[in-house]
Amino acid sequence: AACSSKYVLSQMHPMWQEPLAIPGGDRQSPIDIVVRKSVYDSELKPLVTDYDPQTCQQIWNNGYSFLVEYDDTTDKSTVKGGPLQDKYRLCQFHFHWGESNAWGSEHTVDRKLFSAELHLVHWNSDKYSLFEEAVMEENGLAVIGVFLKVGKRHEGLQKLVDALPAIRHKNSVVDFNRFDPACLLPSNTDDYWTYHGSLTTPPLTESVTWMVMKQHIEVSHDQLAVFRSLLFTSADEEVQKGMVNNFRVQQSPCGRTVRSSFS
Ligand SMILES: N/C(=N\S(N)(=O)=O)N1CCCC1
Ligand SMILES: [Zn+2]
Repeated sequence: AACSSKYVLSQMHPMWQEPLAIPGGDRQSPIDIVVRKSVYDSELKPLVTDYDPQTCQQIWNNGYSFLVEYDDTTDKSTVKGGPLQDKYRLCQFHFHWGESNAWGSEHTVDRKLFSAELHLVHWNSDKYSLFEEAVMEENGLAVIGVFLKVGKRHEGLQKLVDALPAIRHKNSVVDFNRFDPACLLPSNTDDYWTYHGSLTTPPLTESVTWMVMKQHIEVSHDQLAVFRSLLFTSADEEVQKGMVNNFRVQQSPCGRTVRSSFS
């Protein structure tokens, strides 16, 4: 199995080639969450998020997704509780989506694909002083994953959707202030699955405590269509490529147990 070797099969991926060797390589993300194999852990506490909309700084297209970046020089926007021993600082959030509503998420639940997936990326500010430091450490990062389903329009998301045409091309950036990412969380954040995994894009480091929300949020077809109007390519490139299917292929669980905060 891929777990025993230090090498993973090189899976072609439109955006980037899976590296042949990944440090460790036995706790990669994303994975399929097999509900009946997940283990209820009554010790898991509710997640405590405390986000300050004033720390929102900019939104930009990094050629793989679009990121909303937060000022992470102080502990103003944080997550703690849940499976976490420490306090983690929000540095950015971004999404993954498909070219069709039929797929697009990175994690799946009993193989069920969602149309998109939100990732709120935090780093351990109790133990480290910079994201770049934390990204290399076992307990360095905490990412909250939220599934998106196409349905009713998400009012809070619209402010973000309206900013996307200004960052159509790779490396474009615009100021973006006072956005409260809490509006993107489902009403119930007490029910989640958690497991130890990795970043799903390079550097793929195995430093992430994943907390995947059981409850999804709904966005409209039109809102998701604007995500798909973004481009992977910068303005000066001859061939423009639509930013779709920016998700990683699923990785082997390698014997990992996914815990649930609910029975
Ligand atoms: N892959 C990532 N996040 S993710 N998709 O694993 O949440 N990142 C790469 C550098 C900063 C965050
Ligand atoms: Zn992500």
